[in-house]
Amino acid sequence: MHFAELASVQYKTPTLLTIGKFDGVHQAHQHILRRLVERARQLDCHSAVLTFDPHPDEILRPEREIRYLTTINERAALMQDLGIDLLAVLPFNQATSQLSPKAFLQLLLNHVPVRELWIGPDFKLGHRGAGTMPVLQNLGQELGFTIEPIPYWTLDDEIVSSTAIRSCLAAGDVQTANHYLGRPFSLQGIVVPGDQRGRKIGFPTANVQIASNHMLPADGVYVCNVQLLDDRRSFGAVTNIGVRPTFGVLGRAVEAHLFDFNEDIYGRSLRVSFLQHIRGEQKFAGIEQLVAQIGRDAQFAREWLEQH
Ligand SMILES: Cc1cc2nc3c(=O)[nH]c(=O)nc-3n(C[C@H](O)[C@H](O)[C@H](O)COP(=O)(O)O)c2cc1C
Ligand SMILES: Nc1ncnc2c1ncn2[C@@H]1O[C@H](COP(=O)(O)OP(=O)(O)OP(=O)(O)O)[C@@H](O)[C@H]1O
Repeated sequence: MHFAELASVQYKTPTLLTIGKFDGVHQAHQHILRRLVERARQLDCHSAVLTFDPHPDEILRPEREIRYLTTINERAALMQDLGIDLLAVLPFNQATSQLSPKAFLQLLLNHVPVRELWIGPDFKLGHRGAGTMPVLQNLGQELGFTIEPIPYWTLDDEIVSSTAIRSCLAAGDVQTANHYLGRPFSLQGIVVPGDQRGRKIGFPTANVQIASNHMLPADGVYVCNVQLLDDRRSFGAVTNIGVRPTFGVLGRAVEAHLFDFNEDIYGRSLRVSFLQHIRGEQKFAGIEQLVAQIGRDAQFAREWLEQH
């Protein structure tokens, strides 16, 4: 797959293209992208996605403090796995947010020879969302491509969206989030030093550094799978997300206790995949009570992993 900023793309092959944020590359996205790839192959065209980074809400609705489900690199890897030929990224900023629908499409056509533009339900393009479906259809005729409307895609009668997945995660409901994503929600980051308290209490944890604008599941304890990204080994784990109120309120941390593992992994990259919520984070009266509860959490997680 070719993955680059739109400005540096000079595509020659006729292309079927869809535009969107695609944060999460969830099941509805996957459904669209698979169909796009399939039809492109039938027509001897290439399949492409134009996406935005940063997310348009960072410019248009900064008060929402968007939390990403996926980094742009994760989105690229997922799209590559689906067979997409080109992922072009448009840096979303004040200038690009002001483009009229026509100027936006002309900019796109300068870099990619679009033959079909696939547009999802409610999709609007350009300054103040002026590029609605009828507007885009007229522009397509003028500029020489067709607009293909994408119908709503639902799962168990629910409309799958990035926003819905963020709400599930904020409520600690990783099961529904994972169902919508079509894979476990995961966080990737490097292991940074903690306060070395975990080792003393018998549950050493890998503290995983996550960008502050990345979505985290609700504070609490989860059954997880942890993969070391350099050597690809995987381990069962129990992970705490939170501010560790038992010790006074500290900064929010993501810390995973890996089962049957005892190695120094500071500086290594991990992917923590969230499989099951166990409980919310609690303030315990003392360390003894906390340690006893972590023991029960670990036991629960081991049994859950054995059964699934
Ligand atoms: C499975 C698990 C559950 C935890 N649950 C809580 C909790 O409910 N409340 C709390 O204050 N800390 C909780 N902790 C966090 C511990 O306080 C933390 O691991 C310990 O302070 C080590 O911190 P350090 O890595 O900064 O040394 C939990 C940790 C683990 C691994
Ligand atoms: N459930 C769905 N059914 C059909 N098309 C969808 C669905 N969800 C998203 N799309 C389409 O996929 C493309 C990219 O979606 P985008 O990431 O912008 O939307 P989203 O997942 O609904 O996110 P948000 O919740 O931020 O609106 C758009 O064309 C959008 O209309």
